[in-house]
Amino acid sequence: MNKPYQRPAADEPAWWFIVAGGEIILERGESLPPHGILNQIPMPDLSDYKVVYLGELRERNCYLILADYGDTQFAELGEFGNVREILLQGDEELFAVAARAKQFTEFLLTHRFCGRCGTRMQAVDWELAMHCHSCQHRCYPRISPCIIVAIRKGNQVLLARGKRHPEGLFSVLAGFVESGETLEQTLAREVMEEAGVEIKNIEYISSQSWPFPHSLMIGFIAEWEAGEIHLDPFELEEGDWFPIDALPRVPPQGTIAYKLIDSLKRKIEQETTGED
Ligand SMILES: NC(=O)C1=CN([C@@H]2O[C@H](COP(=O)(O)OP(=O)(O)OC[C@H]3O[C@@H](n4cnc5c(N)ncnc54)[C@H](O)[C@@H]3O)[C@@H](O)[C@H]2O)C=CC1
Ligand SMILES: [Mg+2]
Ligand SMILES: [Zn+2]
Repeated sequence: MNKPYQRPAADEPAWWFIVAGGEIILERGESLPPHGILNQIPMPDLSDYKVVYLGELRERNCYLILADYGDTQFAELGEFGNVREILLQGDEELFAVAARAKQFTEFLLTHRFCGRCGTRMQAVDWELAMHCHSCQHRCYPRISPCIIVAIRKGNQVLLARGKRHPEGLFSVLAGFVESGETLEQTLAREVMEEAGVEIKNIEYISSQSWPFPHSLMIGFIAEWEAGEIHLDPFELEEGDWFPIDALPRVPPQGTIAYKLIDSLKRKIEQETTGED
């Protein structure tokens, strides 16, 4: 594996991910090209910038440049956009690298001083970590595991609208894993806290990096077991059981919420038609 701060050779064809202020430079005006974000060779003079190795994408190395928002010499190369746009493009390979670029940036900007003794931390050169040479404390990029679950009751699915969701947009329940919990305990706790119901027959479906700022969504489907819906008024504006063939607006294709709801839909259709 390349060292984290290894720079590409001058003539090496590479993909450049430029992140500033939590946003990423996308090629001007293009819907995300299949060939990556920016592949200008040669790039502007990078000697003043921290360049971080991100890994490979379509046989090329990817590098992250930490820029300042609106940095003129980069602003000419493209325009700042949101990593969410890449997520919704459905290009999972590209999204994985962009999500890493955003989270590496978040990590390096938020771990400049030691959380234990306050000394300025230093990057180590063999892995992406920040080290305190005074008390030997070491930090790695933070990842917050988070369950997300589509719950069915017969042919209905439990959907709710969170405080941050616009009017009319409903999603499945989600919540951060708390220290000491297993995923099963988080599922039971979050669903009880947010909706007041008990679930059973939990089935893992898939996961998704959610770099806002550093969640890892772990996706499940489950069945209602007991209880009437009582929504947590601090978290949720509204919510109910919705017929799987008459859903309100839900998160778009490309999000794990969409994938979980779609998994339930297929399961119910299979049972209804009896076809596998
Ligand atoms: N991919 C998708 O379709 C969906 C993604 N999500 C994401 O899942 C995550 C969790 O969803 P919520 O219902 O908001 O979580 P939640 O139900 O655990 O409540 C959020 C609360 O958790 C606390 N919190 C914030 N960051 C935390 C962290 N890193 N670790 C522990 N606690 C933290 C804060 O008090 C925050 O108000 C969010 O990042 C959200 O964007 C939520 C729904 C759909
Ligand atoms: Mg929640
Ligand atoms: Zn320290």
